[in-house]
Amino acid sequence: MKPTAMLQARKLCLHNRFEDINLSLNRGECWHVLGQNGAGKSSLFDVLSGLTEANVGDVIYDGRALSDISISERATTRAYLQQTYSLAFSLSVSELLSFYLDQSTLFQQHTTPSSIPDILVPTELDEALHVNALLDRPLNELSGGEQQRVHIARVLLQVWPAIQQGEAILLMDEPLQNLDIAFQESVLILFKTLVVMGNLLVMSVHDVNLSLRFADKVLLLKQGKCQASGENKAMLTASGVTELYEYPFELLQLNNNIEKTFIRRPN
Ligand SMILES: Nc1ncnc2c1ncn2[C@@H]1O[C@H](COP(=O)(O)OP(=O)(O)OP(=O)(O)O)[C@@H](O)[C@H]1O
Repeated sequence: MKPTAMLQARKLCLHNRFEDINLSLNRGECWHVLGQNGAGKSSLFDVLSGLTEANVGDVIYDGRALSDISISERATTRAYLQQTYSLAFSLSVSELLSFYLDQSTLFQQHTTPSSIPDILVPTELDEALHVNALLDRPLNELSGGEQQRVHIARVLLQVWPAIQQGEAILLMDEPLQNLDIAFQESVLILFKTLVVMGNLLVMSVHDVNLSLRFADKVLLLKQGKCQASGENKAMLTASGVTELYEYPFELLQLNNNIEKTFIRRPN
């Protein structure tokens, strides 16, 4: 039987960026990583994805050391959305996505008319990301939010067969950046759907109220150290997030305590 933990970090250190990070992330969980600018979130994502090697410690996927998993095998089960992505040359969205798709399973063929791109993003992705309408546009002519939706589609398509099996590890560094409020919500709902299928999703975010609503568990990263990690409700307290951001938060209870929201504590 497979071990429950899909992704583990043991005593991870990256010099001058973070230290002694220990994590055990299970399949079917949605983790949010929160912390100030420069806290080490992107550096941690780089190491968890295998892009950067830790100075100390191990990253373990499904009981296997990441260093023992080939790059090609990683690419089929682990998606990593980096905070920035730049292309040195011009590509259409469909050309970009075509590099990442599994031809046999991912895109349906479009036949006519010939001016329409010959690929389509699967409906469940397109409903959240509205990428099919952008397929014939040059990537570098899209708005920031449109590009971000394409990049979310790109990394999910890379591991789409694993996602269907509930076997994917989805690492998303600030996936909501540049998205308007409606797209932020539709992406978070899409992520929830993927998590319910058994996939593990780990994302960084700067909005504690979105974490209150959408995270199962959180990692609070403070100056490269784990301030706290665990269940959303236990971790996201006014004192916890005030300490994390050095900003005065108060937690309001709304609708007969059904909903909660953080506000700035009045003076
Ligand atoms: N390539 C690098 N080489 C050396 N130091 C780096 C490098 N990238 C980032 N840093 C430093 O490491 C620290 C952590 O940066 P990181 O990008 O991981 O923070 P972050 O939590 O993702 O911040 P943000 O919320 O601003 O995206 C910062 O002090 C940053 O200046």
